[in-house]
Amino acid sequence: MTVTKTEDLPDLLECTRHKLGQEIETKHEISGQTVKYNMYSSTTSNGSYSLTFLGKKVGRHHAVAPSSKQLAWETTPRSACSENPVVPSQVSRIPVPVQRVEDLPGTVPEGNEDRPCPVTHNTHFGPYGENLSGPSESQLPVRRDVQQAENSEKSQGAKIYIPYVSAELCIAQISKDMEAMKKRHLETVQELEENFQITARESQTWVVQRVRSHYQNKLNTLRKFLDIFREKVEKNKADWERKEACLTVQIEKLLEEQKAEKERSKEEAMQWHREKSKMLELFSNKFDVMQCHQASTLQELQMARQEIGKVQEMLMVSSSEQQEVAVDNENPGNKRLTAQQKTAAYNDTDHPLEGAKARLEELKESLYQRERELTDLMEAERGAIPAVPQPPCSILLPAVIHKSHAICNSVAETRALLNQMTEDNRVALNEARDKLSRFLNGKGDSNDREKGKDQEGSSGSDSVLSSLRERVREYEVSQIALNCIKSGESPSVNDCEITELEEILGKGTVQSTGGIKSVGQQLLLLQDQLKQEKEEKKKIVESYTSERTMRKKYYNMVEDMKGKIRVFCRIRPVNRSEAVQGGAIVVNKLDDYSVTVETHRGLREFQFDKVFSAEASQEDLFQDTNRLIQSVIDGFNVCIFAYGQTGSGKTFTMVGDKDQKKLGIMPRSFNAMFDIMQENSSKFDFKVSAYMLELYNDRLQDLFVSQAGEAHAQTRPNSQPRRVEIKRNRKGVVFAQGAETKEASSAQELYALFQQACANRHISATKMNVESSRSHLIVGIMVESRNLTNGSISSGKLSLVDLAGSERAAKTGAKDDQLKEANSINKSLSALGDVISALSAELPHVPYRNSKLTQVMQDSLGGNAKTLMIVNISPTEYNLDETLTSLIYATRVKAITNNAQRNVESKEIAQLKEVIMKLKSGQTVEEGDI
Ligand SMILES: Nc1ncnc2c1ncn2[C@@H]1O[C@H](COP(=O)(O)OP(=O)(O)OP(=O)(O)O)[C@@H](O)[C@H]1O
Repeated sequence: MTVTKTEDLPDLLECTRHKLGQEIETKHEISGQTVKYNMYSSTTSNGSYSLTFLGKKVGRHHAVAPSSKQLAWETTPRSACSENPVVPSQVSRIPVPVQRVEDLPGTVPEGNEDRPCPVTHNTHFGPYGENLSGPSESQLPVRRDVQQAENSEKSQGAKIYIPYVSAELCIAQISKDMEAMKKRHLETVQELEENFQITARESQTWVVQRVRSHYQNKLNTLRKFLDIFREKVEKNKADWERKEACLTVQIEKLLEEQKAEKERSKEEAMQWHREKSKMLELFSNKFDVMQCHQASTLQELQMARQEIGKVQEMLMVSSSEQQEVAVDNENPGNKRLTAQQKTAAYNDTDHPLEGAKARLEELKESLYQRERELTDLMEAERGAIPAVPQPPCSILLPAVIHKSHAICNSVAETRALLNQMTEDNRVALNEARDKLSRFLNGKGDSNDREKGKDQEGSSGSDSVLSSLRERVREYEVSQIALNCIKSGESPSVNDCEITELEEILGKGTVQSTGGIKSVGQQLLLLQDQLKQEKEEKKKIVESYTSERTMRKKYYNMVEDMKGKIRVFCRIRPVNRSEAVQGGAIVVNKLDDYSVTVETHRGLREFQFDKVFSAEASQEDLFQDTNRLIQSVIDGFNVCIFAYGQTGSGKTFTMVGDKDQKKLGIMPRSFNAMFDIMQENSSKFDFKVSAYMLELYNDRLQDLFVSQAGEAHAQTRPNSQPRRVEIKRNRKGVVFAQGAETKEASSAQELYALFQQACANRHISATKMNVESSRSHLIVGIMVESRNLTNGSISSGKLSLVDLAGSERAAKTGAKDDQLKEANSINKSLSALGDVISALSAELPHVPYRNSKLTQVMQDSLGGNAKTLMIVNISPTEYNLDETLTSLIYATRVKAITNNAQRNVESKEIAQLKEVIMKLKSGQTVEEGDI
């Protein structure tokens, strides 16, 4: 028999009269513990029965005579029970009121047939063992007597027996008392509970207030910090800007100076070239004249030679005749006439000889004259041709020297060649110097010897001297240049060269103070200065950029906290067709948060939550997206969508490349989601389901159902065309009614479903993209997580949207069906643009209903979701207009504020919802379900 309530105890006692030996259980109402009572017969020798509960013998009844109806209870004295003491909590469950036997009607003295029960206690025990024997009306009058009975019991050591009738009355009384006691207990308990609830509520409110004020204080402090930081940043920014402006002015000045210097050098070099060509012209003219002179001189010389030959012949003839005359003088007779004739002839021949001699002398003189003329002419030419201005060594720009030096250092052959050149030059220089010194010595001697010699001779030797000096100088300059190249140092000039340089470069251009004398050094100095300034500027720019980056980061964080839509910008690499067209790159990533576009009107800068350059990997992008996946598990609605013109990389970003080697956000999200769920599997129970749709030609299609399957299903009689419609629940969360939802228990399973869906998507080639998406892809993943500790259920939804790209038919070459698709895409995107504009301008009416796309995205744009937009852009000039449009839209999206709330329900609400669902579906609800 099981007794669950205290009020059942009298019944129990009644029952025990008949059902001795049974085990009885009772449950304490408050603690809920169960206590066992054993009622069994201990002996039959005298026909009595014991009453035992809590394993303790607490009473005995006697069956005096089987025929007799009188059964008497005998309770075990408390002292006997205490051998094995009962713990209060156990005692509490059995309030045993016992009355004095004498006071009960029908008490029979010891020895009587009806043996009364000995009464040892007059105590009630409360739920916690306390003495609850309050002022029971039935008991109060007997207290004194009980005392007396106890005393007499003590004195007699005899047991008192209660006749059954009295026991029955006693039991009735007990039950009454117990009733009253129970009532009191319940009241106390209720009171306690109420007190407890009030205290708990108060303490909870107090704690909440404390926590709130604590965080409010913290927030205020943080705000103050932020303000201070902002002020600091502003101040720093202003400082840096001022410094930057100063430096820019300085740099500009230096650049101008450098430019002017370069111009002057250029001018000088040009002047030098002009002079040189003029000189060359003059020289060649004079050379021509000299050649003519020389030719005529040679002619005359030939003539003179011929004449000398004639004279010599004549001389030969005259000498032979003289010999004949001498022979004739030895034979005088017939030789007189002949002698006379010969003398005459001799006399005749003597005259021409002298003439010839004179002629010879004449020729000689003329030759000398010619030679002198020629020499004079040559000397005059040499003197008249001004020395071609040698480029001053300082004009050898340090940069050239450094470059040559670097080449020499790195190329061994060049080094060897340079050494060879230096050696050759050194030998040539020594020779030239020797020649010069020899000439100078010789000239000194001849000057000593031929002092007062004529001016002509002196001027000739001067010109030779100057040419020798010039040669020496040439070799010296070469030597300096070669040494400079070897050492890598800049050439320097001496004082006299400074004046020379100043003549060339203009007064004041060459400084001679402070040891700075060469233009090269000056240039070097300027370059060093410029380098320093540049480095300083770089540092300033770097620190300014980092400050700006930090500022933007914190700004974005604040915006994020406000619930603003986050926008990432991704620049795609230049593709093959753009490279073939040679399109210039006009889009550049300025820093992690800014992108610049070179428009026809100048440079435009756009700010986003993050900017990814063409080099950024899929992993880089996902790193910053990962956080949102945790939010889905936590019970938020999250939407990630890619926006941009056709071929800008939306599908690449969301889905990945064709070979699925560079996975996009979608497959990565699946993995991340299941990874997080795996980590939390001990605390939560997760359920993942998904639907995948495409919006093609303004019609929503379930991608889990292939077109062929759909067509086949519709051939069946009475088949209804499947319609997917966009609905919103009470919380404003969008769901696709009519779309098949499939459950997935792993990332692989979900990915397989995704691939199955992608296979059904509309894709075709256009001029802009070989795999152009002709529809918007919408993937919805619902995650339900049940908290195993408190039973609460949170449900998050991840919407992944790969929009089709806006396109111009002229560029994509779309015709027929493709043109229709393009029109539908552009129409839906234009509706999306209208929604974005309305939301960013905070207009009272937002035209969500204008397109199915905007309906699908209603909760993601200005609704209950955390939203991330990735704007994909092309980097080249060819797509400049589309890029600008995309960036302007993305900037507007950044201004939209969402109101994301966690979708969580307590265990009870979840249970009730389940019941409602069951009822709705016609299932039976059991009592245990509620
Ligand atoms: N960041 C990137 N790195 C490497 N390749 C890229 C990148 N972005 C895009 N691509 C390549 O550019 C081509 C076009 O990209 P994608 O198909 O993703 O463009 P889309 O914006 O989805 O175009 P549509 O709107 O026409 O579908 C693809 O071959 C893709 O692999």
